[in-house]
Amino acid sequence: MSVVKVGDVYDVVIEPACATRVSEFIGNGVQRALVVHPESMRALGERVTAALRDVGVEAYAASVPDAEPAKTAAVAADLWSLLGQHGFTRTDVVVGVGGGTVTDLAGFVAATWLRGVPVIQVPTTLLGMVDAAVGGKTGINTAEGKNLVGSFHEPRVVLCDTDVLATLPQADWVAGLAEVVKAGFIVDPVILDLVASDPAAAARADGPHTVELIERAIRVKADVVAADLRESSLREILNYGHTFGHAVEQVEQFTMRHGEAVAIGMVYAAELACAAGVLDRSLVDRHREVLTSVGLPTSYASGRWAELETAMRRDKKTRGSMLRFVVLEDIARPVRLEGPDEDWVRAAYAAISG
Ligand SMILES: NC(=O)c1ccc[n+]([C@@H]2O[C@H](COP(=O)([O-])OP(=O)(O)OC[C@H]3O[C@@H](n4cnc5c(N)ncnc54)[C@H](O)[C@@H]3O)[C@@H](O)[C@H]2O)c1
Ligand SMILES: O=C(O)C(=O)C[C@@H](O)[C@H](O)[C@H](O)COP(=O)(O)O
Ligand SMILES: [Zn+2]
Repeated sequence: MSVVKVGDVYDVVIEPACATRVSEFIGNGVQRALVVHPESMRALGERVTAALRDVGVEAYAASVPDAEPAKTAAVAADLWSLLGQHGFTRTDVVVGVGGGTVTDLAGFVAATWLRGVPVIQVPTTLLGMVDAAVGGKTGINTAEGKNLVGSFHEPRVVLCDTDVLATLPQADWVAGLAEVVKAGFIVDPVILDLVASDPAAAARADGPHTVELIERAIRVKADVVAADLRESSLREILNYGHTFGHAVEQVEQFTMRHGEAVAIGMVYAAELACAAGVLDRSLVDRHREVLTSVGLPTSYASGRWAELETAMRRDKKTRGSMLRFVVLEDIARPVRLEGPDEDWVRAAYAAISG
């Protein structure tokens, strides 16, 4: 078993078959559990529910819509109703079993029920394991944008059961690699070297470096989050590629995979940094090479610049009317670019639209 500590706040456990050992990690005094899962993970959701019942917990499984449609106020309201009907108290728990959409939703419902009950996260996608389930950011989307309603709510524990990755569709594996590569660009260049050494292997869940890539990316996230739980400063680096990426997701009405949008967003950020004169052109090319090598998109031609710009202004890093981006000066040297020149912002869009 490998454990990555998020400071002294909670552990991220990485181990085959750990999902159904949830009762070992649930904590004392829990009488009830709500196990939230998408339909695609019904079997695992029911096995987690059964494992909790085996130790005397009154456990209920709740199926939610697949992917981004799970992250809505209506779905959250249905889960609040279930918690109310079953009399959940502050010593009971919510368990999120699924990809990042489900862990974001389950965390948000736990954060808001009775103003906060514990959540245990059981991510079942690569992206969920290396990023979404770790760090305590929870939330849902609104018509106006991505993750606009949410809360910071740290999980009690994160259980990364690597066995479940065997059934993950290839496109979702590759989408998760975007956040792995992000961790490489912002903090840990060894990740980029591992991917570059054999991109075809990195693009497979059973590749030789899979466990190392997962552990390294989780460590990047855990260390950054532990240093800045509430995103007062340093944590913003985890948002690399997300200012433009979230805008693309919104313009695409949340039908594009988050990881794919973040890949495009990182190339946008690299082009922006280059236009601003802080990043060398060769490192912009490196973004395209690494991302393309594993099958991620690096361009986006929607012709909908005005909508993208409006969406970027709703990014949580924006202050007043000033757009703020995370960009790189070099690999593993992230910095803020505040109030960039309008010409640079448009030039970066032109560069990725081609
Ligand atoms: N809170 C955070 O810090 C944070 C960080 C990164 C991303 N996110 C959020 O995470 C979401 C994206 O997460 P995602 O990429 O995991 O997408 P997702 O939750 O939509 O899962 C992708 C697809 O895989 C299916 N699936 C999940 N596990 C499976 C398995 N083991 N086998 C077969 N199918 C499986 C799901 O049903 C879904 O269709 C976005 O909403 C994003 O905003 C949050
Ligand atoms: O944990 C963080 O902090 C991140 O920014 C990680 C991102 O990968 C993630 O997509 C996050 O949900 C984006 O946060 P938001 O604050 O821009 O909604
Ligand atoms: Zn992300």
